[in-house]
Amino acid sequence: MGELDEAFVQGLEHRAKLSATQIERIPVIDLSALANPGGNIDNLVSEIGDACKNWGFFEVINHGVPQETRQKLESAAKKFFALPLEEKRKVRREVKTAPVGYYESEFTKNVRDWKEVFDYAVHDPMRTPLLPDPDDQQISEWYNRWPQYPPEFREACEEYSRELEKLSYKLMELIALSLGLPADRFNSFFEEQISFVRLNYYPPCPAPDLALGVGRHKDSGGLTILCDDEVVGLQVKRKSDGEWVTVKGSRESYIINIGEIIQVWCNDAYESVDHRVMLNTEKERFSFPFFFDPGHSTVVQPFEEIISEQNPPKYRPYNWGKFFTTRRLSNFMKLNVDNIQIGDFKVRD
Ligand SMILES: O=C(O)CCC(=O)C(=O)O
Ligand SMILES: [Fe+2]
Repeated sequence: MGELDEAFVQGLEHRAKLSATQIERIPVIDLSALANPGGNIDNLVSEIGDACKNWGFFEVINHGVPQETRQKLESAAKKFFALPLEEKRKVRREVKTAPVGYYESEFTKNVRDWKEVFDYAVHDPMRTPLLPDPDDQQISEWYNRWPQYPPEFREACEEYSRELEKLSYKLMELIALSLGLPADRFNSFFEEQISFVRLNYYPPCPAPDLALGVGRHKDSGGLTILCDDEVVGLQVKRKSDGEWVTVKGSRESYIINIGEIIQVWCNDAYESVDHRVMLNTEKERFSFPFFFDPGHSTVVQPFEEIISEQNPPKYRPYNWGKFFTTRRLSNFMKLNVDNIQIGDFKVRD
């Protein structure tokens, strides 16, 4: 990506401390009990509940996603990002006409990220509002844009998203149970899901003390399942003390984090946690988040079964599609306003 210009430089308080490379363990949850239908999953449900409450981040093992599916995606993604820029730009995202595809100039909170990405929808066409304006009713249908090279790319991506979608439903069921809700309580919101997979490529960076691969943020959707590689990078703002700690999965695990929609649905019983990506001067890094996001027409608000006189709703209802479109447009370019966030819908005392 060449030189590091000013657009990449993080404010002083947001830069990574490169000396803090010790890896912090997040809860590891073994999902093997799910492979045994009718078996007892009470322990699993309570472990998930504790991890969601205390960390908002956890690792899963024995998750049922074939290792080969992951390897195929890793190999295809590496081949794609190694292509010349002109080739990758043939499937470049465009602000008005194509929100999925390749992009090398994303902003998080108005600072440019040191990364390249390729996004694809889990189900296409993906239906989202065209414009953020609350009164505009136009809905766009977005189709995935597949590169010609490597030839196996599309199939590897589609197989990966099919498997990860299955895992997402399993995790959402466990989270619902952990909140005392019926296992299928979340499912209907995902019938017209706008889930997507992002392939992240972080090239080595000449100034990892100044820039980040992804600036601090919370994932705005339902749930994120992250596949990361050998190179460390992910940092999480630890809930217990607000410190930024470095987190790492393994080849056998996926890292899960709660998105802002679950936080609103459960009225802050579980919180979505800030995270960011630290860079280094020598090694490239890849990561593949799967964002499990409900349909655009979902009105997000605390569930009736959860709120009560003692636990009044902490958020006003908002339209997820409009939220998504507003955030999407803000990630394309530097703006003079802050990004939309669930805090904007918080009920003030
Ligand atoms: O690369 C990572 O480890 C995390 C990426 C991430 O947080 C994101 O793309 O939303
Ligand atoms: Fe994220």
